[in-house]
Amino acid sequence: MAAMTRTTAASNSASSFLDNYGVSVASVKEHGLSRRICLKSCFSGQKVSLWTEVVSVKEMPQKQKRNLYRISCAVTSPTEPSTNQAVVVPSSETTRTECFGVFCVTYDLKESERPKTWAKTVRIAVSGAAGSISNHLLFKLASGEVFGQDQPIALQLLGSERSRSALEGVAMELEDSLYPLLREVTIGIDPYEIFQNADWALLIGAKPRGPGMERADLLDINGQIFAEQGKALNAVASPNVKVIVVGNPCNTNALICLKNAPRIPSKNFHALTRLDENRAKCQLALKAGVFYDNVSNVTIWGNHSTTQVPDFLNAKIHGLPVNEVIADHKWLEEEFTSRVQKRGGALIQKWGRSSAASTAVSIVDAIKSLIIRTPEGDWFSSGVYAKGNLYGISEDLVFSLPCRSKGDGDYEIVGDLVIDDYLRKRIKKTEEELLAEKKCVAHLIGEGNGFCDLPEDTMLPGEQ
Ligand SMILES: NC(=O)c1ccc[n+]([C@@H]2O[C@H](COP(=O)([O-])OP(=O)(O)OC[C@H]3O[C@@H](n4cnc5c(N)ncnc54)[C@H](O)[C@@H]3O)[C@@H](O)[C@H]2O)c1
Repeated sequence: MAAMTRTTAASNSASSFLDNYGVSVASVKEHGLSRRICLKSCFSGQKVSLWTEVVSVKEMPQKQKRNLYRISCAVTSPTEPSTNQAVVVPSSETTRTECFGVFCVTYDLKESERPKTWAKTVRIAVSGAAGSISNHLLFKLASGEVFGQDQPIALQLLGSERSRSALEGVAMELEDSLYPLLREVTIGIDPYEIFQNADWALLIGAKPRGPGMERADLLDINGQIFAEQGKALNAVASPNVKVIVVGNPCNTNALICLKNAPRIPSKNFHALTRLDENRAKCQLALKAGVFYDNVSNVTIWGNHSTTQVPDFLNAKIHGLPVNEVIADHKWLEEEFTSRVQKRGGALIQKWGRSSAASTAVSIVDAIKSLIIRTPEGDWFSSGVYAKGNLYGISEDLVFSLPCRSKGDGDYEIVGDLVIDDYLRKRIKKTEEELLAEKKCVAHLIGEGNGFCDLPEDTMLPGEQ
C-alpha cells in the first residue's frame, strides 16, 4: 500500500489538480460538491498501474476563497488486488470541517434506484444542530418528510465550540438511522465552512436568555452571532439560499442577518413565527370545538415576542369568519392573545423544558409553505422583510405578515386583510418594539452606534 499526503491549493478545477498527479480523468459524476471520478491513467512517479478506481473529491471551503480539494482514492490493480492505494488528504489545519463517518464513503446511484424524478441534492445548513429543536428537526429532514421521498439531501451541521462533541453524537445517530435519502453529513463550528453552497439555512443556534439577562443584552449577544452568520452566508452560500431564523430574538436576528448578506435577496430571509400561528390555530379550534384543520387564514403580526398579534379578525373556521363561529367575543379580545403568547410558558411549567418538538414541526411547516403552493384563498405567517407591504408598516423591519407562495421557494405578502382599530393599535405596539430593537443593534446593521431604549422589557413567548 502506497500512501501519500499532500495538500495543494488550486484556484482551478478538480481535474486540473488531478493533472498535477499525472492522472487523467475518464469521467466525472457530480453529486453536489462531491464528485466521483473514474481514472484511466496512474499516479506519476508511483509506478502503480491502475485499471479502474474511484476518487472522491471534496471542495474544502476556505475563507480566503481559494479552492482546496481533498482527494482520496482506492486503487486496485488486477494483478495485485488491494495492494495499491493512494490517499491524498489535506493537512491538519484544513480538516476542521469533516464529512462524518459513513457519510465520507462515496456513493453511486444505482440505475435501479434512479427514478426519473431523482433530483439534485438539496444542501441544508442547520445551526445549533446539537440543540433540542434540531434533535427533532434533523430526523424529519433526513427521513424525506420535508423535501419529499425522491429528494436526496445533505445536512451541513453547525455547532458551537461547546457543543462539538454533542454534534458528533448527533451525526452518529444520523448514521445509525440509515436514511437512504441522506447522502452527506458534515459537521463543524465555522459558518464559512458549513454554509458552503447551502440551499437552505435554518439558523437555530443562539444563546438562551439567562436569569436576570435584559432583552437588550440578549439582542447584542445573539445579534453578533447573526451578523457573523449573515456574512458567512453572503460569502459562501447559494446566492438564492432561503434562510429561516429561529434563534431568538428571531425577527431582529433575521434583520441583522440579511443586512450582513447584501448578495442574497432580503426577501429570502424569514423569522420563524409559524409556531405562534400553529398555537393560535389550536386555541381557536379548542374554543370552537372543531378539529384544527378546519381553522385557516390565521396571521401572526409583528414580533415573535409577547407583543405579537394573533389575528382572529381575518381568521376563518370552516371557511367562515371566526367571530361568526365563536360567539364569545370577549374571549377573543381578552383571552385568545394571551393564551397564544403564554402557551410556551404553560408548557414549560408542565414539562420543565421548552417546546422543542412542536418548534421543529413548525420549522417543517414553514419550509413546506414555501415549497408547496398555498391553498387557494389561504395564507401563512412568516417574519419577512416588510418592504412593499400595504399595511403602512415600516418597511425596513422583519415583521410577521400574511404570505402566500406558488411553491417555488418564493412568496408574496398578502395585501388585502382587514385591519380594524383593535388590530391597528396592537400592530403599532409590536412595530414600535421592533423599531426599538433595531436601534439597539444599529452597530450590527451598519447604522451607527447602537442605542437601546426598549419600550418595555418584553419576554419571548415561553419565557414568563
Ligand atoms: N422562533 C421560535 O418560534 C422559537 C421557538 C422555540 C425556540 N426558539 C429559539 O431557538 C433557539 C434554540 O432553541 P433550543 O431549544 O434548540 O436551544 P438549545 O440550547 O437546546 O440548543 C441551542 C444550541 O445552539 C448552540 N449554539 C449556541 N451558539 C451557537 C452558534 N453561535 N453557532 C452554532 N450553534 C450555537 C448551542 O451550543 C446549543 O447546542 C433559542 O434561541 C430559542 O429561544 C425560537
